Amino acid sequence: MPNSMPDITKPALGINPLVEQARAALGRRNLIFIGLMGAGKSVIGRMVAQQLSLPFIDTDVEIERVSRMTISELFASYGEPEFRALETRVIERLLKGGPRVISTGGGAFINERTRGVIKRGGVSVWLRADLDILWERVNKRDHRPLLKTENPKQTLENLMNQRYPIYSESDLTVESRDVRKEIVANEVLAAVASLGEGR
Ligand SMILES: Nc1ncnc2c1ncn2[C@@H]1O[C@H](COP(=O)(O)OP(=O)(O)O)[C@@H](O)[C@H]1O
Ligand SMILES: O=C(O)C1=C[C@@H](OP(=O)(O)O)[C@@H](O)[C@H](O)C1
Ligand SMILES: [Mg+2]
Repeated sequence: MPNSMPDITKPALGINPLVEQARAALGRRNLIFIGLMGAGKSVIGRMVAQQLSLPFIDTDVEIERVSRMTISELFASYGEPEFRALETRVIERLLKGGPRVISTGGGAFINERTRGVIKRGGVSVWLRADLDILWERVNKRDHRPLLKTENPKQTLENLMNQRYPIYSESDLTVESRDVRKEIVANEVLAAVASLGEGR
């Protein structure tokens, strides 16, 4: 073989075998991130989409685009019920156009109708995190209307107590710990890849 020809029998440096396995296990299905505010749905979702070479959409960004308002403005002007109705419609539409990686807002899976749509629309992955980790991440920013309370850490804890039993209905769970984002993204790939085992 001439020197200039690459040896395709050897994997190139940097190729992650989990990517191929996860892609095969996912097939034509959407991958949907769920979990509480600060879990890393938006950040990790984008990284995983890039690795899987799938389009990425954050539902909050899409809601802001179609409404031409920020999430805070939507809550303030129309209230949470209207926001949830819009969220359901946006997620329903996005799931139909897949396969995609979709990061939802923390309340999406809690809404019964949206939860049904997500369950039917692809593979859901819950990014689970402990209170102190979530708090550390969310308290640096103030764009989350549900946390504009007297004691936002307590609010977050209340939401954890209400929501974790429901998030646990997801297809997959990955712990979003205090480690590099690449590690969490890789664990998501491994979890998706595990769906294909024994097929
Ligand atoms: N290991 C990690 N995994 C996920 N997010 C992390 C991690 N370390 C720091 N962060 C940060 O946490 C913040 C919250 O992430 P974000 O994706 O907005 O969460 P969500 O969409 O679930 O509310 C971001 O600023 C992100 O960079
Ligand atoms: O938990 C919630 O109900 C919400 C989470 C937010 O998204 P993130 O989870 O991406 O912060 C956003 O959708 C809105 O502020 C409501
Ligand atoms: Mg987000």
